[in-house]
Amino acid sequence: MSSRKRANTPGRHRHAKRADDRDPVQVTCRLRPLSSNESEACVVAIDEEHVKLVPPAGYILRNGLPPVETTYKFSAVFDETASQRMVFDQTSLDLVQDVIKGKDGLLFTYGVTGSGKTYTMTGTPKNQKDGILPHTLDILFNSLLSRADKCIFVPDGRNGFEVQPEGVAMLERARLALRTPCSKFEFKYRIPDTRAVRGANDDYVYAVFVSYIEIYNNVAYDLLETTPLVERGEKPRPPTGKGLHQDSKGNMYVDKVTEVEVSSTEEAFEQFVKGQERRRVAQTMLNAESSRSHSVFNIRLVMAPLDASGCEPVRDSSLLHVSQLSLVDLAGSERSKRTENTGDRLFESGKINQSLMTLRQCIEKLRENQKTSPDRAGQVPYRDQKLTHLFKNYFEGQGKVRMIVCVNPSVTDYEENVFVMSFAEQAQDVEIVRAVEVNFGNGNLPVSRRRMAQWNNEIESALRGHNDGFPDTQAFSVFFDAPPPFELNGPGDSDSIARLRQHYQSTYRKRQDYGASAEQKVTEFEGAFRSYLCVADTHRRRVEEMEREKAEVETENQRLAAQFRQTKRELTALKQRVSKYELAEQVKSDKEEEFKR
Ligand SMILES: Nc1ncnc2c1ncn2[C@@H]1O[C@H](COP(=O)(O)OP(=O)(O)OP(=O)(O)O)[C@@H](O)[C@H]1O
Repeated sequence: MSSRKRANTPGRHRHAKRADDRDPVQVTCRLRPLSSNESEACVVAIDEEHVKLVPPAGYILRNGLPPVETTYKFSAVFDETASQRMVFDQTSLDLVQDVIKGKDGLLFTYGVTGSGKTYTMTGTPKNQKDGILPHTLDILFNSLLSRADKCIFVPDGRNGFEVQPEGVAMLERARLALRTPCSKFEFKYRIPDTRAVRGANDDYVYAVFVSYIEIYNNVAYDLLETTPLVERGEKPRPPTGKGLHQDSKGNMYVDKVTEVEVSSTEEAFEQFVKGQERRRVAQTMLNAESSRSHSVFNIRLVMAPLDASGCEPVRDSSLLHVSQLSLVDLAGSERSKRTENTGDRLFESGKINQSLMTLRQCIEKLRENQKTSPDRAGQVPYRDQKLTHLFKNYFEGQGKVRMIVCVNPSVTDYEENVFVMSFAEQAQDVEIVRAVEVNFGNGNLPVSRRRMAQWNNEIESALRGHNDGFPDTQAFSVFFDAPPPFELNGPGDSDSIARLRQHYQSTYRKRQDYGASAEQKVTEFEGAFRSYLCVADTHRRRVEEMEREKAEVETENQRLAAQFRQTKRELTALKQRVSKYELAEQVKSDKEEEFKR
């Protein structure tokens, strides 16, 4: 029997009663497959929520004792077989819906260098392995019902947006149209996610802005800054650091950061690729390494209500609503002892560890503060590092905070993984105030302004005579002849009286006939309309039924997939036991043979 004891997850019992308006930081754990030169694993997924950290054979703690096996519980555990889409669906899909509904969200990947953080966040779109970012962009753009023309909204430099006059916006659009489109190599073989989520308001128009920031050695850099690094043969200039500021609502932002308006996944990803390129160039100049910096890709959604015409956004910046989703790829947490870093690399490691350490301290303080009364709460050291300072709003404000702990299960990462897991574990105890539903309101109209405007247009064009269903006044004249002149030649002019009587009697009959046929038509129309409504209602019910069935099938599928994975794990464990017994059996029979001889 194994001499290792199995310890319970530390801290799981610590959950105090949760306030109704708060949600914990949701932490999920993803294991990447071992690479070809790695054979032994120290992290094993037990089921959908538990993961086990097994110390490598012979590993001894500083106190001279062997460490114990530890089981950790997370919101979800994805083993090596989990697909990119599965990870996205369970960790980020609702964040996209939230941002469309006007709520903020923060998602970060955390783990040791080479544990799969970038693979999870970005993936490799050209190999159809889209990570969270391309899926997020696809679904966001598929779900926005109506988008504002470009250049109507512009960043005001103070973390807000302004509305530009249409003339200026038009000039800007013309200037943009002249721009040479970038090559879309990354997207050449990509299969986009065609799904959409509900939540976009029909009475609003939307504009999407992206920014891309790198935090390296505790300095923030703008990766989308347009100033060319090399201008007409000039010596390349190193990137300049940016300060952090607080806006009028108390939100932190990077000063004068470039925010680019994008209208498709391709355009947004083009900016991401540009940022990556700039990151590489900047890193060469700063003598840095990509995994040594934190990167923050921000997606901001600007929403403006439509004016009374139902066609144009109101030109009033005070009525704009802005929501934000930050996707953060943290630098790898690593101990310099293992990497044998020296010089610049050692300095970087120190800075990374400091920022991740401050993140840990913030989480620790937040947990402590939650347990004490507000007047005794200690100060959370956000300001100590740019990374935590920038995240302050997410922890102090409203919205969701998510963390994906990426793990390379190889035994070589055991020691780091102990730190990673314990930090991830603590993070789950922090609770964030749930974002309240944003009241978009549409002035008490039973339908959206846009729909109302469409109806008005249809009715107007019908009344103009463009629609056969709406006869105009001229059309009525064909039913009635012009009356004879109303003139009598004298008291005995019985002919004229007879003509007039005949005319009005015939008009009266025609009117009665027309009324009867109109009534008949109305009855027929009502009948047809009722049966149309009936059919539409039947279809609607059928669609609802099918949606219910689809949801049930999906749930069942997920259950079966989970069962399948569990069975697979059990089978692997059984196979390992069988081969162990076979080996023992073989050794025994070899010994017997030897003994006999
Ligand atoms: N779930 C996975 N399935 C297949 N390959 C993976 C998976 N996760 C990571 N990899 C591969 O492992 C390697 C390291 O992954 P990645 O670069 O994402 O690590 P990282 O944590 O971002 O590293 P760094 O901290 O250095 O940036 C890459 O080649 C990546 O393609």
